[in-house]
Amino acid sequence: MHRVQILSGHLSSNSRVGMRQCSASAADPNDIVVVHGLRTAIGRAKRGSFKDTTPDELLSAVMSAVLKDVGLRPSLLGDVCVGNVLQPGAGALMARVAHFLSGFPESVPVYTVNRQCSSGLQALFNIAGGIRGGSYDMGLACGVESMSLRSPDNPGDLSPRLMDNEKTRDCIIPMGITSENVAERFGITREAQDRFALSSQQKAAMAQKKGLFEQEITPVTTKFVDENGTERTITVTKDDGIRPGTTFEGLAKLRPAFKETGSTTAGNASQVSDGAAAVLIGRRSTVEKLGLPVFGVLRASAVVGVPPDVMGIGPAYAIPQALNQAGERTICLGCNRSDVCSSPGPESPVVCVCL
Ligand SMILES: CC(=O)SCCNC(=O)CCNC(=O)[C@H](O)C(C)(C)COP(=O)(O)OP(=O)(O)OC[C@H]1O[C@@H](n2cnc3c(N)ncnc32)[C@H](O)[C@@H]1OP(=O)(O)O
Repeated sequence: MHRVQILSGHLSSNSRVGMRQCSASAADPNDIVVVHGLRTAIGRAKRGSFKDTTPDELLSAVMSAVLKDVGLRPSLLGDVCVGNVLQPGAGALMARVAHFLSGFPESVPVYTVNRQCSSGLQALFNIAGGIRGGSYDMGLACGVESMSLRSPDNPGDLSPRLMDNEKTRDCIIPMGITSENVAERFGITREAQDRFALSSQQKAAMAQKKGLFEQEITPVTTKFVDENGTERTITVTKDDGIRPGTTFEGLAKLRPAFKETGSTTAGNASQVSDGAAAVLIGRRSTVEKLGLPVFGVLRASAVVGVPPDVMGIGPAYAIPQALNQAGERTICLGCNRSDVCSSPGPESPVVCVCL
């Protein structure tokens, strides 16, 4: 109960900046604290709002908006790390271009990191590691992907022995088939997937209707070429993929997308998307000296390798490891309601999950 009280103290609502002020009493000046974070709306790849927007523009929109919201000069950043999977060429060019488009000085370094679907999260923990190691006090962690303008199709040059080894062969299985493998291996029925998809759509639609996403989405003004080939300027403020009219019956009618006898459909798969996000973090003592808000505290992180043919199960192994590292301390996975927080037992840390 005590830990739940500490947690709910982290979650009192306020303005957009620092809307969840962290008031944990056991504050350490070396805590790595989250100051502010923003994302673009999430666009539907190839057909959605950002189909004609380059990733450097998406990234620049969030990089500049986060610093502008809190009034921090970019020159005070010790490092910027950008998670990105589909990196053309030598990787970091897109991030450095975004960096200059945002008006950041050249003295602030930037680099990219690729840990597949968790690249943005890895960027956050890389920046936290730099602060913890004493290299700098403030840093910006970002993630960006344009699935519209980049292609995952070319795997590059790989060993001719690729197909001789079961594990290396599994590394080139398409994501949709890994979803089918997880469903088969863990007995997740089509009905269970459709029910989860329905509940996810309903929660997203409710949050959108209530304007809850407005706190985290920065509007992006960009070009959009319509079906007649006419270029228009649009300002994107809302996620494309939310379908408030979704019903269980409608989902049940959709055909499997990857395998004749499969259960993954366009309605229960994760959408192929375009978007970007940025999070400003820093050492608590510096953040407080600069008069910046404290949104939360980063306590622990963990990465765990899993078989490539069921790669989607990664979080089920990494989350318990992160909780073990955190021990008795609180981990908040991004929720703004204390009534969904639970204390699993006296030996476990409090986990606050965004439902
Ligand atoms: C950064 C990243 O994005 S990486 C992660 C990307 N995710 C993956 O790779 C996971 C695998 N997912 C996929 O490959 C794709 O989502 C696919 C192939 C399953 C489906 O892709 P798309 O065909 O583009 O899906 P799309 O959203 O356009 O839906 C197709 C149709 O399904 C139907 N449909 C989709 N969602 C619903 C729903 N909730 N209710 C009812 N019908 C629906 C609609 O008829 C829709 O057509 P419409 O948009 O014209 O109405």
